[in-house]
This record gives sequence, structure tokens and C-alpha cells, in this order.
Amino acid sequence: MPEKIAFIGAGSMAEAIISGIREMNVYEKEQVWVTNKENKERLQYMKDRYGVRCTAEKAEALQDAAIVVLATKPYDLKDAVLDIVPLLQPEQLVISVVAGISTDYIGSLLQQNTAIVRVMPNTSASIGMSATAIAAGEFAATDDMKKAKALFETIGTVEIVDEEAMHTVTSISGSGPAYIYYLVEAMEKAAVNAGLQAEVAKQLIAQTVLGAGEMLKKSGENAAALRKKITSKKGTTEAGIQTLAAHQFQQAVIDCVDSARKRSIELGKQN
Ligand SMILES: NC(=O)C1=CN([C@@H]2O[C@H](COP(=O)(O)OP(=O)(O)OC[C@H]3O[C@@H](n4cnc5c(N)ncnc54)[C@H](O)[C@@H]3O)[C@@H](O)[C@H]2O)C=CC1
Ligand SMILES: O=C(O)[C@@H]1CCC=N1
Repeated sequence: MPEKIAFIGAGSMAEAIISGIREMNVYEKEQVWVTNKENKERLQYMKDRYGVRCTAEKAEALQDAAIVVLATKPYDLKDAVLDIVPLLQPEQLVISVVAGISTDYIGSLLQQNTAIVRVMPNTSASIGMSATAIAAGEFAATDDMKKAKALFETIGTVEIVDEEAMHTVTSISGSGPAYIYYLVEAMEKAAVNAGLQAEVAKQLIAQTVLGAGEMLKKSGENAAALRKKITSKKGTTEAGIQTLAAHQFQQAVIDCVDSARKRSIELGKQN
């Protein structure tokens, strides 16, 4: 990836992507430019931590960038995009990681046939482990999709989906790591309450999550089959799962994903 890439927004997601692409040596630090709304300390942090170029001037960030990544919160997107309308060059590819917001909406603000690719990564991008989905906007050509796919493949896996699927994707893999962390928090509390050392619990749980993820990917068996193999008749797992079932655990997760998906749809309508 020889060219310059500019990030509009310097928050958690921009940092996760930047951390990932720097870790994987996709871009030299001089090729990565970052700008934000007003937080100079945050830009200084990004500069100190990753060595990337930081500027308060969008014009400087965008100049000669091959890719412009929109990474603001949904409610800040309009202002951020309107700022770059006079700066954007026709050949620049716009990648939006903003939840809920359609490429049509962004395109309508840009008022030109800009190539826009909508992307939903997750924060595991920072260690090259994102589960990313990408969708083509109306004016995104095959080459633009190839470019976006190649970029995000450097920091994890990439699935190509239709843009309509992005709300669901966001509720599954965009927000997904947070659901897992929430579960882990509860397991850590339970372990410590039962007297296990916090550090020991942390290590056992992290390895358990990692191992379960690898099993899902590599064993060739589905989640239900893997679960059944652990669940001995009248054993410990059965006792635990029965309690989860009594608390409607699966329904709670289904409702959780549904709430996140609905929220993504609402975010798209707010603009
Ligand atoms: N955090 C996550 O796990 C994920 C977040 N996303 C999406 O990424 C986007 C960013 O999320 P976070 O990084 O978590 O938010 P954040 O709040 O940490 O960062 C937002 C950044 O946007 C900047 N910003 C706001 N208005 C601006 C403007 N007018 N011009 C330039 N910069 C401006 C802020 O200064 C800040 O640096 C959101 O739209 C979110 O939906 C997508 C996937 C996962
Ligand atoms: O919570 C959010 O809105 C963002 C989108 C996906 C993950 N975080």
C-alpha cells in the first residue's frame, strides 16, 4: 500500500485501524495522516504512540491521500463530511466506518459521484484480528472494493456484503467484541467471588475465549456440537447451562443483537 491514507476522526476505531496497519507494516508512519474535531492532546497521543502525521487542518490531511477514512461518531459525520466537500478530489476513495450511515447519505453530502465503501470493522483490528464486512456504495468500482478489501485484510478477515446487511453486521461483529467482554467481566467476577486469584482467572478466561474461537474456526464443527461435547450428563457444564437457560440467556442475546441492529437503523435515520 504505497500511498497516503487520511483519517477523519482520531477515536477508538481510527486508533484500532492505525495500530493494526502500523503493526502489520502496511503503511509507513509518514503515510498515515490523522485529523479530528478539536482535541489536540488526542492528536499528540496518536503522534507519540504511532508516529503518524497529525494535523488540525483537514486540507493538509486530505492532500494527495489515496484513501480518506471517515471515523467520526454518526452524529458528527455530517459536519465532518461537509468540511471535506471542497477538499476531496475525484480520484480519492472514501471509506466510512461509521455505524448506521448509508453511502447514499454520505454521497448526497459530497454532491459528486464519489467512490464510497462502507466498512464495519471491530476493535480487534488493533491486533490484526478484526472481523470486517465491507459493502460497495453506488459509485464504488470493483477496483475500489479490491482496495478496501486488501486494506482491511491486513488487519483481519473481510466479508463482502450488500449494504442492506450492514445494520445486522454492525450488531454482530461491530459490537460483538463488547458482548464477549461483558460475558468475560461476569466470569471474572464469579471466579474472584469463588476465591480464585484475579490474575489467574483473567488468564484462564482469556485463553478459554481464544480456544473456543479457534475451535469454531478450525474444528469443522458448529457451536451447538462443540457445546454438546463439553456437556457431560449430570456434569458441571449441564448444571451451568441449565442456569443460563433458566435466565433465558439465548433469548437475551437474541434481543441484544436485535436492539443493536435497531439502533444502527435509527442512527442512519437521524441524519
Ligand atoms: N468503537 C468501535 O468498536 C467501532 C466503532 N465504529 C464506528 O467508528 C466511528 C468512530 O467510533 P469511535 O472511534 O468509537 O468514536 P470516538 O468518539 O472515539 O472518535 C470519534 C472521533 O471523531 C472526531 N470528530 C468528531 N467530529 C469531527 C469533525 N467534524 N471533523 C473531524 N473529526 C471529528 C472526534 O474528534 C474523535 O476523534 C463511529 O461511527 C462508530 O460507529 C465501527 C466499528 C467498531
Ligand atoms: O457502539 C457503536 O455504535 C459502535 C458501532 C459498532 C461498535 N461500536
